[in-house]
Amino acid sequence: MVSAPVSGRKGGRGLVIRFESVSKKYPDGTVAVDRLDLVAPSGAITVLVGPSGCGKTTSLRMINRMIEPTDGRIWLDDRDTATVPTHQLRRGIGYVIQHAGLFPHRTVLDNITTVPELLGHDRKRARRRALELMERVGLPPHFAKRYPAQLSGGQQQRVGVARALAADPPVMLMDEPFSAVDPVVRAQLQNEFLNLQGELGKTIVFVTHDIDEAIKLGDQVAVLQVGGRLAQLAPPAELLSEPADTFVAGFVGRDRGYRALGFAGAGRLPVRQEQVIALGAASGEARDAAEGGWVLVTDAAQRPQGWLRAEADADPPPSTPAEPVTEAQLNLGGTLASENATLREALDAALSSPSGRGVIVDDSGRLLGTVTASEVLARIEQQRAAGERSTQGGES
Ligand SMILES: Nc1ncnc2c1ncn2[C@@H]1O[C@H](COP(=O)(O)OP(=O)(O)OP(=O)(O)O)[C@@H](O)[C@H]1O
Repeated sequence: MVSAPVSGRKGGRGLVIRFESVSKKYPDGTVAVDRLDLVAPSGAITVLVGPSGCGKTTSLRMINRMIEPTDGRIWLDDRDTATVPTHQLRRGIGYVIQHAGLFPHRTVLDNITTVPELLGHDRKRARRRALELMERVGLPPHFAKRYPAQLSGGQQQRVGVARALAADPPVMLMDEPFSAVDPVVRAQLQNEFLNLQGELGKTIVFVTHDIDEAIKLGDQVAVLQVGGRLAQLAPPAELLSEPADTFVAGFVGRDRGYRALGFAGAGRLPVRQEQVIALGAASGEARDAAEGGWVLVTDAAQRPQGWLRAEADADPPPSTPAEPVTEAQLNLGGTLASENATLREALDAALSSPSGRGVIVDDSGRLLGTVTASEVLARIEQQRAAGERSTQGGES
């Protein structure tokens, strides 16, 4: 199956990177990359993913010629990189690596201004821009005078990203930039990185061995196999729903069917009206409104606050009918799904709700109603049947 070409983000200012039958054989005979054809579109994130030793880093470093290909060409727009002097080539290519690779004896500010100063930019302007970039990547200005060793791993990675952006290159190469930090910081860095890229629209090639990171960040994902062969290049949703072969299916993981739901809009779910009571209302009212032992409690603006167990054997025990419902009595479990939710979010809302009823809210967080897991599953079945009908229709 041929994927629709991935287009760059609106306002993207990057260059197109094109691998044309590129191979790399190391002097000891190891074939790290084997006839790779790949286009990284302008303004988009292309993720290279695959098992250890499959040639991800080698492919990445051939773009800025830290490693020279043994065969094939790599183009930046219409320029063959082999014909561009390396210092000139690298001026337009930011590079971020694991552990940030900062200069240990330079302050954060000096680390960020290194490249612009090497390029002969005005020192004052470079420092002003460095402070701006620090703010963009979430570093307070007083960190400017610190040395890398005085920062946490996550903060060092932020400096690494700011440093790579300092010369405003149209292309960024990122080699496992978020791998050395704990999962919570990692998720934060990923989210901030996506926001930043939403504004900057660089052409990014991003290496990771983590398929979840690839799926979260990539506009398109290239799965490489050991021996440096491209197993599949596709947008994340397609990779999950239509892996090209058993290697890709295995690499993408067993729960890929469930994760693919994260890319499918739930459409207009059959949302049911839910009887609610307001926080502070009399407990007696809660018991009258409860369905299946649970009642949803909202604030005055109809924004859900939590579920109240309204049965006699509830824990904590119910108040007397006249006592008001308080926040302390609420079960806060259960995620909320928005009206534009994906099927995965809607299903998660239903499965995580103590009442079994997933709460759907509008853009301002006001209650629209609830759905059950079986209603979401029915929608999944409907969409699957519609997909099959359109595939059969398309083939006939
Ligand atoms: N300088 C070198 N000389 C010989 N072989 C090398 C050299 N550098 C890398 N290789 C080999 O080339 C293959 C690809 O290495 P590469 O670092 O590109 O893989 P990778 O996918 O980035 O791996 P990892 O996820 O473990 O970092 C591996 O088999 C590696 O051992």
